[in-house]
Parts: sequence; structure tokens; C-alpha cells
Amino acid sequence: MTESNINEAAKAASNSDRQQQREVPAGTAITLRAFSLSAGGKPLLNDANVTFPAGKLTLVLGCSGVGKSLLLRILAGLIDEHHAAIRYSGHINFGDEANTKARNHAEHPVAVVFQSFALFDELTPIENIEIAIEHSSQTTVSRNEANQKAHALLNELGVPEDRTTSVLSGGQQQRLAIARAVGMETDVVLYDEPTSGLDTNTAAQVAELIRDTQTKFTRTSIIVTHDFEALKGIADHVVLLNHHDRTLQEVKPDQWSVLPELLGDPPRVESSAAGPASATTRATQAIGRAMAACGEFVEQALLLPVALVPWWKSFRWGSRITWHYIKLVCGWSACFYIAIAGMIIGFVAQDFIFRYLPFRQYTEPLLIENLLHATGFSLYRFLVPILCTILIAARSGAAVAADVGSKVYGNQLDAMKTIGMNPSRSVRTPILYAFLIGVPLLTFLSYGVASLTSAVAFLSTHAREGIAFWDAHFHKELRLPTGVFYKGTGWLFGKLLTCAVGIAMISWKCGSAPKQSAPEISRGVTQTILWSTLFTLLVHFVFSLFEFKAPT
Ligand SMILES: Nc1ncnc2c1ncn2[C@@H]1O[C@H](COP(=O)(O)OP(=O)(O)OP(=O)(O)O)[C@@H](O)[C@H]1O
Repeated sequence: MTESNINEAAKAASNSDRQQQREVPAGTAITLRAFSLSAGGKPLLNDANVTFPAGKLTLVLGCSGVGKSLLLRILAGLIDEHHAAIRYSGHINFGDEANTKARNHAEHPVAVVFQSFALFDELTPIENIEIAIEHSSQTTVSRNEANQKAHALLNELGVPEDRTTSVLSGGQQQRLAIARAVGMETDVVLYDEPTSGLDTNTAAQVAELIRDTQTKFTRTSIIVTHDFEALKGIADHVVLLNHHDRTLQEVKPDQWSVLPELLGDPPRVESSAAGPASATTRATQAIGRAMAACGEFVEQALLLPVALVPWWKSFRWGSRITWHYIKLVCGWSACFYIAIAGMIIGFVAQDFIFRYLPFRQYTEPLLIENLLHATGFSLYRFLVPILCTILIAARSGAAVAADVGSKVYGNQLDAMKTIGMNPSRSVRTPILYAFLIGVPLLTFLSYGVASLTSAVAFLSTHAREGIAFWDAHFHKELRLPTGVFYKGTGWLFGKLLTCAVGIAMISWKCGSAPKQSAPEISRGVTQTILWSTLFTLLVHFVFSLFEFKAPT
């Protein structure tokens, strides 16, 4: 037997193995009945009926813009029935239709391999799988179990474990995304455009990878794609999303050769008959949006005690994400930035007050003690807190809004939902904790540096008075006869924590709003800086109305 004959025989045996394995029904069938879908008022599907068979690999084909990705997102449970622009109705059944216990979508999680992979870059490859295993499992999975399973999956799919996720190549990231989906052990895996933008050879490798995965870990797999050529070799079943009659039709294998003709021309983009909205309409819409945002802000403020409860399925991952945001809010760079600010304000407050004193030669000996009282009081009670909270709102608010915004744009928040994490609990609560810890911490750091700078600046010009003189008078208005805290520390904490909550909520709100493009992430960052600095100023203004009247 020649080498080529041996290869042919091996290939035939492997194909027959696959055929046999394809006969094994596994996974869960999904049936759509009388399913209608529209986006932005434009109908995409009308009373569509189709079944995605259990344990088979189905391609959902259609031209660009016909609604394939929307269908995938609905099957994944990522678009709810109250979405502002996307409407759908009808029945989505998971399981045997004849079975009265057929489960609906809410009870039936599905795994998704996103086009952008939606991996968690701050976690290692193995942690990306562990987090999915621990959250998606209906039962408690020990850390050890999750770790062993994740190791096995990474080995199986050939993903290196010793690198950070963000440096993996595109192909390795795709393998990792598939490993994460398989690790969730759902009956259904959805793939969004897995070969989009790839050259022919790479697309063929990806197709092979999906087929191998399907063979090893049989699931009901659905791939939405317009790339029939690359994926036809691995399909068990093909469904066409026909935009002419807005239906989902099964295409029998004998018609696969004429699929390009069946696909037809892409839908024409119809310009809106109404034309662009007038300036008045746009202004009214903007006011409506602003009022809705204010209402939502008040609602969130009232629900704050609930948001602060760490309702995490796993404390390990909750604390891990909290640590990520603590580093973002008050990591080394934030500490350095805030310390420099403290140094500048300490120097300005100390040096300039003395330097520009009118008739300094005569007034300074009379006022020196009072000037030190005022410097210490103003630095502790309002100068440092105002400066710090504004800087934190701008720097850390922007950092968090950018982080969350890129997670929305990169589908990581959607990936969290599909693995069973609630982004409000798993991301918003850690952000709140990070600001509640970070804002007081950074402010006290800044005050420490400001008072130290004030001492140095004072001693450089008044060495004769000495440090004890500075200390006694700088802290005169702050020290209480008993107790460890300075006067007004309660007020200080009140405004710092109010600012912290406001900055956290604004950065979450602006960051987590839907993002269709990268510039929208920048818009979220800009809005966070604007609204959180304004909020911070307002908090200091309102507090000052009461704080400096009240006995301290
Ligand atoms: N949030 C939204 N609001 C309004 N219209 C939307 C929204 N999301 C999608 N659409 C519209 O719905 C239609 C279908 O979008 P979808 O992304 O599902 O297309 P697709 O078939 O996946 O196309 P492609 O293959 O090019 O990705 C498009 O016309 C799109 O503009």
C-alpha cells in the first residue's frame, strides 16, 4: 500500500467515524414558531418557523444586514423583549416540541463564541475558562475541579497557558473562546461569523477546528455567517434567512450548490422617508434623554444599598474584579498623580500666602500664627478634598468609563451574561467599592503630602521658628483635645463618600451604555469627566452650605 493510499484510507475512516458520531443525537433542539423580528421599525422576519436539530451543526446564512447577528443575540438571551429598537415575538422552544416540559430560553443558557472573541484580557487563558465553568454550572464546582477541566480544555484545543490573554494570536484567542464555550457544558453553542475577514486557508483551518470541536464535544451548534464557501464542508444543516420573504427556510443538501443564487442580492438600504429630524425634534429628544437619565440616576441612588451588597456567585471572582477596579481607581499612577497635586497645593497654600502678604515686613510677625491656622484648616477641610475629588473624577472616572466602555464594545459584558454573571453585580458593585475605598485613600494621601510640603516650605523661609511651631499652629484648628481624628473628619468623609458613589455611578452609566463604535467609548469617557466633575463640585458646594455653619 502506498503512502497516499494509507492517507486516503485514514481519511475515509475518519470521515466514517464523523458520520457515525453525527448520528448521535445530543444537545437540545431549538424551534422557532411564528417568530417575527424587526429592528429600528424595519421588519426582518415575519412568522418564521424553523428547527435547529439537536446535536447538529447548522449554518444560518443570509446577506449582510438581514438580521443574522440579531437572531443569534436573541437566541443567546442578549436582547430582551423590551429593547427600544429591536422587537421580536413568537415562540423559542429549547428541547423537544412535543415535550410539554420543553424549556424556554430563560431557563436555558447557551454558550456564544463571539466574532470579537470577547475574552477577559485581565485574566489568564486558564482563568477565562475557570470563570465560565464556575459561573455557568448549576452546581457548585470546586476551584480545583474547574482548574483541572480548564487545563484539559486548553491542552485539547492547543492554547498556550503561559501567556497573558491579550498577547495570544488571533487564532489562539479563537481557540480559547471556543474552549470557554465548550467548558460551560451548555447544550447549545452559537458562533457569530467565525470566518469573517479571514483568508481562504485560515478560514478552512477555523472550519476544521469547529468541526473537530463539534465531533469531540457534541452540541447543538449554530453558526451565523455569510461565508458559505468556507463553512459548507462542516455543515450538517443549512438555514437561509431570506430577506425577500422574511423567512427562515431549511435548504436541503441537494440545493446547496445553488445557494449563492438563493442568497440573492443584499437588501437595499432604504432612506428614511421622514428625512433628518429637525433641530426642535433633536432638542426635544435630547431633553427627554437627559430627563430619563436624571430619573434613572435618582432611581439608582435610591437602590444604592442593594447595589452595595456583594451578590456574587463566587467570592473569588467578585474580589478579583474588585481588585482590578481598585488598581484602576487608585493604583500607583493614581497615587503618584494625586501626590503631585498634594505637593503643588501644599506649596501654593503655604508659600504664596506668606510671599504676597501686604506690607509683609510688618504684618507677618503679627499674623504668622493665624496664617498657619488658616493654611492647615483650609488644606484639610476644603482645598485638598475639592482638588482631589475633581482630579479623581476626571482621571479615575475616565479610566473606569474607558474600561467598561471597551468591555461593552468588545462584547465582554455580553460574554459575562452568557456565562451566568450579572454585570450589574459583577462589575458595578466592584466599581462602587473601588471608588469608596479609593477616594478617601487618595485624598488622605494627598493631604499628607500637602501638609509635608507646607512644613518644608515654611521651614525653608522660617527655620528659626522650627517644626514644633509649624506643627502647633498648622494643626491648631484641626486637633481635638481628645480623640485621634481631626475636627470635621465626619463632614470630610460625608462629602468624599458622596463624591465616590456619584463618580462610580456616572462612570458605570456612561461606560455601560450601548456602544456601536470606538468613538462612542471616547464619548462615554468625555461624558464621565464632564458629569462627574460637575457632580463633585455640586457636592462640595452643597456640603459647604451646611458644614461651615454647623458646630464642628
Ligand atoms: N440597535 C439597533 N437599532 C436599530 N437597528 C439595528 C440595531 N441593531 C441592528 N440593526 C439593524 O438590523 C439589521 C440587521 O442587523 P444584523 O447585525 O443582524 O445584520 P447581519 O445579518 O448580522 O449583517 P452582517 O452579516 O453584515 O453582520 C441591520 O439593518 C441593522 O442596521
